[in-house]
Amino acid sequence: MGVETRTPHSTHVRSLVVGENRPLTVSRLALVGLAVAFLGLRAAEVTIPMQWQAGVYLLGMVAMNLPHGGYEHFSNLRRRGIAFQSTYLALYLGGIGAFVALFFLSPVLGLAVACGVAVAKGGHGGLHVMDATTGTGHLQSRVQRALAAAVRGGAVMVVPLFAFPGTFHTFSSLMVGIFEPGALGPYAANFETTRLLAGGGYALALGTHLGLGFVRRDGSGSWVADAVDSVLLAGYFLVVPVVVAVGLYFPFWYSARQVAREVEIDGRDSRLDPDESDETADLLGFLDSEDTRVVTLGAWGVLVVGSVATFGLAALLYTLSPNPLGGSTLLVGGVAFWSVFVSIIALPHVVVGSWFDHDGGIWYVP
Ligand SMILES: CC1=C(/C=C/C(C)=C/C=C/C(C)=C/C=O)C(C)(C)CCC1
Repeated sequence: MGVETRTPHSTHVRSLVVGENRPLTVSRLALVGLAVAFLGLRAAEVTIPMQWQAGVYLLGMVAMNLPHGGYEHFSNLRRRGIAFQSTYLALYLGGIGAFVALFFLSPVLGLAVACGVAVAKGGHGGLHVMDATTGTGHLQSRVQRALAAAVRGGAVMVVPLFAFPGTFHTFSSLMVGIFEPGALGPYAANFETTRLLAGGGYALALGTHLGLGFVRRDGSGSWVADAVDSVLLAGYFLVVPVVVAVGLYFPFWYSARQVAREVEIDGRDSRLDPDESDETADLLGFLDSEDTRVVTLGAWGVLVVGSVATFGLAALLYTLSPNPLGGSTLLVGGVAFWSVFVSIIALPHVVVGSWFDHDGGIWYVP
């Protein structure tokens, strides 16, 4: 079935190389640089201790990725009216509550959903970035768009499951062990089969996606940009050790690319046009003040409230969990705990912040 596709509005092949949209170029260079550096380390037979890898993950995911997640909601909720803002917040908190309950009731299912959230966020987030930046003229059906999202998102979890099975299994056990130590045990026997099926399935999906896109390319350069990014993502997760790879992917690829999307839609964001808002009451109305001090301090206040709420939720989960660090050290157990927590807050990020919010959403493209 055909769907509306967006045509690019700049010379995409040029932007691929010299970077008309700087954040887009920065994200590509960051991944290439990291992949080359880790290939070099591997050639020199240097291994990075897991404690260090865990430190890098926490730096990337807590200090760098989290503030961008907060900003995404902040920017999305501006000028949307109090009724919408309240519903959004209520659904968001409901989503968090439901996912916490799932982890307590069935930690293995919780782990599967957590991995699915990372795939959905990277995949669908990436698709919208493409819509806004390099274009998606070569994606001419819903199936192709779904495949594009699956390939981009799948790189984040499926490729590392194939490439780093030992680490993947260790951290999966730790994450499940936060709620029920040993609960992953019965599934261990099928791990190698799952790994091979997942790796083979991913390679097939990537090949099909690239092939279909090539056949339907529209001369705009969008297929080239998509192919380069898809292969780059798969290669990055194939060579960079999974904990470092995931920890740096979210700030240096996901967040940087959402900035790239915003750069493209800047000034064309009809969602933020006060004349189109049918409601005057707005929880964030003070951000439209004429006084720049009110705007600056108001923005700071919103981010502080968001930060306190987020870390408060993390502290609550830590307190409620029977085994918050999965029985491991502070840094390694911290990676497991943070991965569970960030997935819990990222589920409504995707479901409420994007899928419920058809007209706007965190990945808005006009
Ligand atoms: C299973 C597994 C992992 C899971 C990470 C997850 C599930 C991260 C989710 C991140 C999200 C949702 C970020 C949103 O901004 C690790 C720690 C990489 C180690 C390897 C095994």
